[in-house]
Amino acid sequence: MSRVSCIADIEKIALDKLPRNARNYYTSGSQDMITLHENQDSFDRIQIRPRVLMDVEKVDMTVKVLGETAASPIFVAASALQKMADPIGEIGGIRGAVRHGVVHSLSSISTASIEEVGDAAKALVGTDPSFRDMRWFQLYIYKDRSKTLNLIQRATKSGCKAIIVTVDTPYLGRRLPDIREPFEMPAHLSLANFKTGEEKLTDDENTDSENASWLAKYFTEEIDASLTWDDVAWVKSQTTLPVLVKGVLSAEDAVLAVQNGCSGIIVSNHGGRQLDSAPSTIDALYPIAKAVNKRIPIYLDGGIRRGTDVFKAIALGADAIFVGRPVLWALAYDGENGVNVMLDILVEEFRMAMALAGCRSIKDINIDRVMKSSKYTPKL
Ligand SMILES: Cc1cc2nc3c(=O)[nH]c(=O)nc-3n(C[C@H](O)[C@H](O)[C@H](O)COP(=O)(O)O)c2cc1C
Ligand SMILES: CCCCCCC(=O)C(=O)O
Repeated sequence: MSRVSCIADIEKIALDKLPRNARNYYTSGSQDMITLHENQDSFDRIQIRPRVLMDVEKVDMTVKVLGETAASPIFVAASALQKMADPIGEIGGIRGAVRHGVVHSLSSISTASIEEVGDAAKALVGTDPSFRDMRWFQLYIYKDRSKTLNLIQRATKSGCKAIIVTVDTPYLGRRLPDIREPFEMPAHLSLANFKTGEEKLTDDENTDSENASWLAKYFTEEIDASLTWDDVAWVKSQTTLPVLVKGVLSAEDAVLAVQNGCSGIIVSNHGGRQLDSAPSTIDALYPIAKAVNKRIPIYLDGGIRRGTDVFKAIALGADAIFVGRPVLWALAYDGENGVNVMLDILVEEFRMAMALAGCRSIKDINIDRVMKSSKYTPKL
């Protein structure tokens, strides 16, 4: 296995190894991928203002998360169909997250089931005192509410600590690679949270998919596009777990999340896969943080590829961040070991960013530690 020293190294190897079908699905953003690119580019426009002589011999990266302590603020995002990257799929991600003492979120559309992922976490968690089982479940609200309720109940029963309702996907964004080259679900894989045959995995209409991918059709048929805050209230009424909403990009919606009793928000544009031309998440973050004013935790995902990105997100108001594609690249690079390597790199980069910026603990990272780079100031 080639040595890797940063997430970009892992990505490069992964892209060479992944079959075309999986690579298209994982890499794509919607339409012209403006938001996808902005997610990473926006981080480069922010500089870190270091303070010196701050005694950074010891750096404490721990963060409080819904009443528990995570070892670092670098969490694993929910992404679908992970066994297309490596046969271990979501099990590799949960094992990496447990070992690193951080939150793992599981997609509704996973290729390992809620129970399999739960069992993998439970088998590992007692084996080392630093390991943590912090599983959150990402919920898509199906038109069929009994299907949705079944997911909520199984996530609760298996020991998940929170439900994340994804609210930015009434329809699947237009991802041109999936339209141009129809996505094919590998025959040996299934949507593991649903009974065999319950989910339609082959597409009789693949041949006429000039205008919508099979994935998009699945979404249009199955997922409820009529959601409002009443449906978030319905999810809350069905579980005792904290409920977070994922896909918030405006201060107005963040305030509504507070008013509707959400336990947190995830500032996300779905990795640039939904509304193209939506703002990058790091640009959307600060106004949201000001409006929320610490009433509920704020998490962020989208474009995080370096420890310095994590630092910038926390400085601008995030309590922690999630990584999406880096988990997929890591699985393709080297399965479960790849996830461990990827998280090790990000944690070490973040520790170094904190130390070199003069921050001994997460609470030292604040808005005074970042500034806009003049090099990137747009000329209007
Ligand atoms: C291949 C892929 C599948 C995804 N599947 C889901 C999903 O099932 N549910 C969801 O809420 N978000 C999903 N996402 C979005 C991620 O949770 C996350 O918001 C995004 O990947 C973060 O951006 P990043 O990839 O730049 O880190 C997916 C993202 C990718 C790349
Ligand atoms: C099998 C149906 C489509 C899964 C879509 C998951 C997702 O959110 C994504 O961004 O892709």
